[in-house]
Amino acid sequence: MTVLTGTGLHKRYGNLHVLDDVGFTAAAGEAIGIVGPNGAGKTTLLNVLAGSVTPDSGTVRLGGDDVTRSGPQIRCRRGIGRAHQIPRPFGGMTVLENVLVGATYGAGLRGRAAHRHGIEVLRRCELLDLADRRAETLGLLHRKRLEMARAVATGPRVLLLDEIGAGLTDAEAAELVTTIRDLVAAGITVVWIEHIVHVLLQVVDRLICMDAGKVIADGEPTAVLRDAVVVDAYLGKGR
Ligand SMILES: Nc1ncnc2c1ncn2[C@@H]1O[C@H](COP(=O)(O)OP(=O)(O)OP(=O)(O)O)[C@@H](O)[C@H]1O
Repeated sequence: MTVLTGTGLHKRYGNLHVLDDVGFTAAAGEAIGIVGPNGAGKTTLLNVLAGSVTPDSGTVRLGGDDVTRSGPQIRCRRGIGRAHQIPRPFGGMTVLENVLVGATYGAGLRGRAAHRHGIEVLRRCELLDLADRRAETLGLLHRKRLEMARAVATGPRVLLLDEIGAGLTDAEAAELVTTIRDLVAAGITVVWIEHIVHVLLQVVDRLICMDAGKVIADGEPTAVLRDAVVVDAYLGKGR
């Protein structure tokens, strides 16, 4: 069953054709990686799927409904969660309070139900021990975890992750892999932009490669990485 679809997506900034007839589908429970050189249009695609950028043309469908003109808050309530590349927690709030924002405004929970849900999300995202810590005191790994936990707290069908591994050590990224795998196993569809390909490959069952606003490959990860067009555009001819 398809949960999220983008069809014929175009986005221009001035003369720059950032999305050039991009098509995208995600089936329920899939884990999809998106790779490509800097400036390929990956984050713009995520923005268009999440609703923070409106495409010039094309449609986005969530579970069959056209959400192209719906803003990010509406899409969030309807099941698209998003973790940004640079985590921006509410610094003066505790870790639990941050997650409760997602539970309240995204999942529509109140009172004890929101609290119970928030605790469960912190457990799944391995932040329970830090529930009462002020978010501004967290190190990068825990900030990344909190960025993801806030999105998970909204109760997403689809979780969009933008370079969640960036800036982490290999050991830290490996810890995140375990958490993301658990989310996929729990039935959440994950769409993950990441430059650290070996980390991505531990989670995803499909890989999309973008270059200059176009999808240049989409399929089984090892096949995509061997594709001559992908090697040329992204991995370098020397490999
Ligand atoms: N709001 C904007 N206004 C003008 N240009 C933009 C805007 N957003 C993105 N761009 C440009 O569009 C191109 C694609 O950007 P995007 O962030 O989608 O690429 P990316 O593949 O995610 O790159 P990276 O891997 O470096 O994050 C870049 O050249 C970027 O400078």
